[in-house]
Amino acid sequence: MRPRPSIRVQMKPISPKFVTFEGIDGCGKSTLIDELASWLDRTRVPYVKTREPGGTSLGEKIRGLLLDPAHRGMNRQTEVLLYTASRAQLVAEIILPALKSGAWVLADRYIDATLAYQGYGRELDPDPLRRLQHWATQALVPDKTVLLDCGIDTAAARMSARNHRPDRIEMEERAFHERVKAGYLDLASLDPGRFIVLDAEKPLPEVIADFRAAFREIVPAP
Ligand SMILES: Nc1ncnc2c1ncn2[C@@H]1O[C@H](COP(=O)(O)OP(=O)(O)O)[C@@H](O)[C@H]1O
Ligand SMILES: Cc1cn([C@H]2C[C@H](O)[C@@H](COP(=O)(O)OP(=O)(O)O)O2)c(=O)[nH]c1=O
Repeated sequence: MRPRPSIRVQMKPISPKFVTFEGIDGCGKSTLIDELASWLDRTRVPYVKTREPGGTSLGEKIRGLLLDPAHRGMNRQTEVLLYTASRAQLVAEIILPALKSGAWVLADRYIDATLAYQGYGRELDPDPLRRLQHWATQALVPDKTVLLDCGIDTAAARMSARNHRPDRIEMEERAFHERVKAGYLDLASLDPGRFIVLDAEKPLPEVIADFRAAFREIVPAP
């Protein structure tokens, strides 16, 4: 009797993905996070959404300190440490447990925000900043980072259209925001495998189409 062929079922494991969204204020991050969230809903992939600074009870208190215009004289190093403290708590309390449970994490800002805003914006030495981030986040690096590249005037117009009151960082001079925007593009060019840069000046349906094209291979089919 011929031996029966063994049936091998090839299970392709779908590993959870840590996706971060970056760009200057008002570039459209929340809008795209909602887009990816409803895509994952349709494909029945569990996910957790986070935002920084904040996302935990401790982090939301730190957010209050960081964004309050009353703290305009905040020291640059203090600013770095507060953003990083909020992030350390978020990683330990929310992001790592979510990834471990098999959920995706969709993060509104992460390490690159500190490198762009405090490194380029505040003109701080990037080396200690990077070392601090590595330590504080337990070396957790995103799988993909979506950078929404958008002009300062466009982003400002979008924010004022929704009657947004500027916070302490948004009140910074234009040159600061120019450095942040250029800094983000620099960071993306240093890590092209992780970054997906989208032209966020385009009308929203086009940005969404570009985003979907970039993520077609990453989001599992339903
Ligand atoms: N490509 C786009 N074109 C026009 N308006 C946009 C675009 N992307 C986002 N918006 C709008 O701009 C505003 C800011 O977007 P949002 O996603 O909240 O930005 P962020 O989270 O980066 O601050 C929202 O009212 C949103 O609907
Ligand atoms: C996470 C992070 C944010 N920021 C800034 C960017 C924003 O101006 C502000 C966060 O405010 P937020 O209201 O969350 O802005 P947005 O919705 O546009 O992301 O903090 C830093 O300067 N460094 C950081 O590490």
